Amino acid sequence: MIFAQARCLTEAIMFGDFGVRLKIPEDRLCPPVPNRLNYVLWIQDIVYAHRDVLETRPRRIRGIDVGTGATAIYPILACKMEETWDMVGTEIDDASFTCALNNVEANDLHNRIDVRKASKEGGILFPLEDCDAKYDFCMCNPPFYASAAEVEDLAREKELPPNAVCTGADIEMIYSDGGEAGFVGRMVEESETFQTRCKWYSSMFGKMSSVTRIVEMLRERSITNYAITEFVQGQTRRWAIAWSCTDSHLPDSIARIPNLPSNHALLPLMPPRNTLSQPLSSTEVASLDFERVCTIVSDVLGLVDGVTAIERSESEKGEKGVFFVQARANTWSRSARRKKARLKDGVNEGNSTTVSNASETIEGGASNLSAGTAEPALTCSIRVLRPAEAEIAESHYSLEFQWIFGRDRSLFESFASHVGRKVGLQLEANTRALDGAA
Ligand SMILES: C[S@@+](CC[C@H](N)C(=O)[O-])C[C@H]1O[C@@H](n2cnc3c(N)ncnc32)[C@H](O)[C@@H]1O
Repeated sequence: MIFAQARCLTEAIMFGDFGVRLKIPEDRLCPPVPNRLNYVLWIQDIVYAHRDVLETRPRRIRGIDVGTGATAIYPILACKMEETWDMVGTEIDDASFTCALNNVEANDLHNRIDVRKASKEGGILFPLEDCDAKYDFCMCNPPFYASAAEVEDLAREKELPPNAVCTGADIEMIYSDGGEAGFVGRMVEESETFQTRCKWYSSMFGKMSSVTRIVEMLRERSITNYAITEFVQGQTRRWAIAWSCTDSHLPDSIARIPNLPSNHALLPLMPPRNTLSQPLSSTEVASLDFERVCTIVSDVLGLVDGVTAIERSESEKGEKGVFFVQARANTWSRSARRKKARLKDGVNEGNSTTVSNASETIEGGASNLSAGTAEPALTCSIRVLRPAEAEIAESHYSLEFQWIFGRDRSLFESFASHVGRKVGLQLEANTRALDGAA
């Protein structure tokens, strides 16, 4: 009875909220919509991170759902929510595969959702085997248990009946080679082969221990570009990890679970920060207005050799004080400046090296840069935060640096510290000048 009610509820929500006619077979998993929606919303955040500063032209987005199930709920939700998305859903179970195809066709989504049959012998990420494959993301709700015995053990451990209704068949729920951690572990291994054919690989998890295992696997492979989130619906808690072999980076608001207590088991697993806040010296709120601070930031950026900065005053949120910044190489560190001076001296003494090349041959891994032809070593955004917005120093302005693209984390960190320091000094000078005039 309760299973029938759960199916009716999912079918009703899908129809009422998304206009989707979903058929859920009695002997297959009945997906609770809010929890599935949470994951799609996180993927949306990942795909559109930095959209307001990057100003890229709209394009079609392609995703893969590994183990799409009888409902193909993830591809259907994603395509209903995003008109420019196309998805591949893979499924190994014959019955679920047929049912997924029917659900996709019944909702007239067969031109945008390609349901493909997986096999035991083949790879989990087999759609990426095509050399021309280029996907923006891959998502997965993996088979949870390692064995039928584990299903029974976990059911026995629960004092109360489970909150979520599970009608899953063994083939959907059990992966005998290590349960969800084993399944996603294979995805991690395969992603090492496919690298950037998919920009963001991801999976959901039902056990925190699996999150630990997968982060260990990523770190063992030096994949430090990853994100962890938590989905909470009532008493049900799930986690998800996304990882990338590209040099694109996500804001901490997407990549890290906020406000974890210091003794939380997940805290040591969080990825390195890509969002850095720099409080700006001891400037008092009242002394300078926001526009003036933005002008100072713009002026300071204009003085850094090899850096281009564009103010995105027309950003989506209509904010002022958001800068899109690209740096060809590290020209700001003391050693870089010393090196440049030495090269300049060489020029003055008749050495044939040109000064413009000098700024391009210094540290930052950009020795082969010739203006405008190579990718910048660093792409980031800078947002001027008003005193009330800043978390750290209540009565001060601060700058929020967001790493967007680049290989070298230390380059991003040293740039943030350099610009923060220079802007701070300029603000102090301006405040003193204003105080003197008063
Ligand atoms: C936990 S269910 C998730 C179903 C659906 N995505 C959802 O969230 O409701 C896992 C699904 O993965 C499928 N599966 C297991 N191994 C697979 C593989 N190697 N390739 C594709 N699908 C697989 C199972 O048949 C099952 O439908």
